[in-house]
Amino acid sequence: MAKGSKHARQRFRKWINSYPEVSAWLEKYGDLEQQLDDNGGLVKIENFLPTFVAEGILEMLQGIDEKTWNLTAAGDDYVHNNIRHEFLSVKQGPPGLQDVFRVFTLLLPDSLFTFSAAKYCKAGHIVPHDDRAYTQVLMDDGSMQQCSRTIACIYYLTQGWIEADGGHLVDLEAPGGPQQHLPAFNSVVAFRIPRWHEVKPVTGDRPRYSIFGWFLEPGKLYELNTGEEAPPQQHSEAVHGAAEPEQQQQHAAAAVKQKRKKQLVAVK
Ligand SMILES: O=C(O)CCC(=O)C(=O)O
Ligand SMILES: [Fe+2]
Repeated sequence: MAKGSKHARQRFRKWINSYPEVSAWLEKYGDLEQQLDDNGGLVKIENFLPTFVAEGILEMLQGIDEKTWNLTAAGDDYVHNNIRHEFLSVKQGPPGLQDVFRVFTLLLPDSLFTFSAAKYCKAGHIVPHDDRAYTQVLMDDGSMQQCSRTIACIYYLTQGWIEADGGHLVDLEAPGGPQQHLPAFNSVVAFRIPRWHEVKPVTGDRPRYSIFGWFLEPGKLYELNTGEEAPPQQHSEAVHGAAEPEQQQQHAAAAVKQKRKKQLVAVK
């Protein structure tokens, strides 16, 4: 795609807003739950979206101005869970970003979810953690529903990323020992929660962009970290307990399942 070309941008926006096109494309990945069951709880999908769409999403993230990116703030999961981290994220951003999130929700169409965009600059990272968290979801009828994260999903927008750029996702529960995943452009990693993992510091000068989030299920499906628990291997010193079952209020629009297909159909 010619960078910045208006035509290319329109084409990408049209694609992500076309329910028939998006769902036909995603069909080839089959049932995500099944894939997870068949692959030990973690799946990696290369070339997840058409290249022009990935490039369009990257361009959208690059266009988000500095003021809009939040250093994960009070009330955020990472603060509650006291996980050491350093990266920028955004849930609202430009209107098209919600359209992008909707594409990922089609991987598990009947699930609640919360998605954000992330930008890790040089040294950006997250120390070992297992993603367990409760989330208060505002339902369509105005009621609040307590949910647990069940599946994590990360989509990388890291053009030309090489080993020397750092920012690897390390799966600390891989069967043969910790496994490093290079955050390859236009690839997705999804895994069942809980699963210990970390993000190694970005070492290059280019930002590591991603879309990340979680599928949610109603109820408290597990206990939260007590602070006593350590990840596999030798990383225990890095984790401080998540302790209190504090609940965050997530952006309501990100978690309303009923509307999704209708929205996609409406804007196609
Ligand atoms: O970006 C990644 O590779 C993983 C991010 C992550 O673990 C998280 O946001 O909890
Ligand atoms: Fe995580």
